Amino acid sequence: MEITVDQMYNIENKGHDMGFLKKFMMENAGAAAVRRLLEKIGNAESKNILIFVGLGNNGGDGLVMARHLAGYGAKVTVMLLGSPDKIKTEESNWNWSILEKMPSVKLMSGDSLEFNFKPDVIIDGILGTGITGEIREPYASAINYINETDCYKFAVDVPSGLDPQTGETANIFTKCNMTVTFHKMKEGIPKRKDLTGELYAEKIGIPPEAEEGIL
Ligand SMILES: NC(=O)C1=CN([C@@H]2O[C@H](COP(=O)(O)OP(=O)(O)OC[C@H]3O[C@@H](n4cnc5c(N)ncnc54)[C@H](O)[C@@H]3O)[C@@H](O)[C@H]2O)[C@@H](O)CC1
Ligand SMILES: [K+]
Repeated sequence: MEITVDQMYNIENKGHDMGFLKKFMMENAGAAAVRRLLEKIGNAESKNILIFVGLGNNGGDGLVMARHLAGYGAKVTVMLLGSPDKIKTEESNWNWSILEKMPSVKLMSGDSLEFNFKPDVIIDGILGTGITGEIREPYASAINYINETDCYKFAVDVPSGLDPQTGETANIFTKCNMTVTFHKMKEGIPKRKDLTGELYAEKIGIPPEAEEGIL
């Protein structure tokens, strides 16, 4: 069953109000995404994984993935596209502050796209269901960088620049090898399998009762 982006936000909010907090959803989302990625690439040990994260909760999922992948022995670099004090949500801030205590993960922030390694995998946690309008900087340059780099590309929830409701694209968008979306498929995503690559919808622990009155 496919759902709308509005329904997803309503289910998320209702689950949160039931006590299944958004930070738990984010944790499960990041963990489920890492499981799918590892199924594909096999051993993460010593792989160079570059994770682009935006300032919203799509980025937060990417921050969770960074912590899990470090646990699997990957060499993880996180590029936060903006200033850490501009991270928008409590749950993303919480995950950033954990990474600040983890020397096993290299943290970068701002708008630089200079990396002193060649990534084996890029994770696109730039934009998800919160996308509006044409892509602004520094996200636009990061999306171009991803598209110009030859490696395996993994989209968190939706390839950035693809509208998960309509299936329409903004001026710039990522083209990925795998996309893992959360809870249930959003209507617009499967319309662009050419951008999502292999596509999965993973449960993230939201109680089915959170759907009551919404679906
Ligand atoms: N809905 C849910 O149940 C869950 C959502 N999660 C994640 O949260 C994401 C949604 O998070 P948010 O609502 O914070 O939204 P996003 O993280 O998609 O991004 C919203 C932010 O990006 C900026 N932005 C929007 N359009 C832009 C554009 N065209 N150019 C540049 N910047 C732009 C806005 O300033 C906004 O703050 C989902 O895609 C998913 O990855 C997960 O944490 C798990 C639970
Ligand atoms: K994304």
